[in-house]
Amino acid sequence: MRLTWFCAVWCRRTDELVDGPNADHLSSPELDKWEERLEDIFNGCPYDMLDAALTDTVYKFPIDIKPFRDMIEGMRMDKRKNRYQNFQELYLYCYYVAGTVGLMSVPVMGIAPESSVSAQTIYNSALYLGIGNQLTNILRDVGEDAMRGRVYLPQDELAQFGLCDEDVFSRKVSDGWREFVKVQIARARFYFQQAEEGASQLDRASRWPVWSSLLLYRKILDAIEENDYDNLTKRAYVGRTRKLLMLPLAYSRAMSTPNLAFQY
Ligand SMILES: CC(C)=CCC/C(C)=C/CC/C(C)=C/CC/C(C)=C/COP(=O)(O)OP(=O)(O)O
Repeated sequence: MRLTWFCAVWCRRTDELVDGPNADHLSSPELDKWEERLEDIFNGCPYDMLDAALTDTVYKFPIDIKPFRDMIEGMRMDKRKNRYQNFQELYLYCYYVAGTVGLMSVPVMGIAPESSVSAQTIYNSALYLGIGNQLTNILRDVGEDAMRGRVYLPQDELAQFGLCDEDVFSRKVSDGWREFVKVQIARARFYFQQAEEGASQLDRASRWPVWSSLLLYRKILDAIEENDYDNLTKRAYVGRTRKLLMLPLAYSRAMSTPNLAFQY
C-alpha cells in the first residue's frame, strides 16, 4: 500500500505535473480542475485509477489534505512568478513544491514506536528535507532554469555579491558567483542537517530510502563544489557507482537506533 501511495504522488509529480518543479505547461483552469479532483479524492470519489490509489491511501493513513492543496498553490505561484526577492519568498515556494512532499510522506512512512521525540520535530525534519532537496535542485538547475527565463535565487542575496539576473543569463562564473553559490550550498546543507533528526525517528522500514535521499542529494552539492561552483554551464551529476557506494552508508545510518543516530 505504501507503494500505491507513492505511485500516486510521485507519478503525478513527475509525469503529469512537472518535469522539474515548474508548471509551465499547465493552465490556471487545469490547476483548478486538479484542486477539484483532489477534494474528490479526499471525499472518497476518485476519478481514475491513480486517484483511486490515493483515495485508498487517504482512507488507510491519517493524511491531511493541506500539503496537497499547498502543492497545487506552488504550481500557481510558479506560473505567476519567476523572480524571488529574498529567501523568505523562495522558502515559501520550496515549501509549496517540495516541503509538502515531506509532510505528505510522514503519515505513510510512520514514526518508530520507540521514537523519543515529538511528532512536530519529525514533521519539521520532513519539511526540511523537502526544502533542502528543492534548494539543491535549484542550485543544480540554475543554467537550465535561466534558459526558460527563470531565476529561483534570492535577488537581494545576488545583489549582496554584486550580481544580478544578467550574470545568470550570461553564464559567466565569476569569483562573486562562486562566493554566492558557496552561501547557497551552506544553506541547503543546513536544511539537510535539520532533517537528520527526524529521519532516524521514522519507522524502521522507511528509514533507508529517506537516508539514501538525504545522502544522495548532499552529493549533488559536493558535485557543484567539484565543478568549482560552475552550475551555470555544467550540470552537477552523481554517477551510478557513487550512488551505489552510498547505499550501505545510508543503510547503516538507517538501522542505527534513533537515540544513537545523533552520535554520527
Ligand atoms: C526526514 C523525514 C522525517 C521524513 C522524510 C520525508 C520525505 C520523504 C521528504 C522528501 C521530500 C521530497 C523528496 C521532496 C521533493 C523534492 C524535489 C526537489 C524533487 C525533485 O523533483 P524533480 O525536479 O522532478 O527531480 P529531478 O529534477 O531530480 O528529476
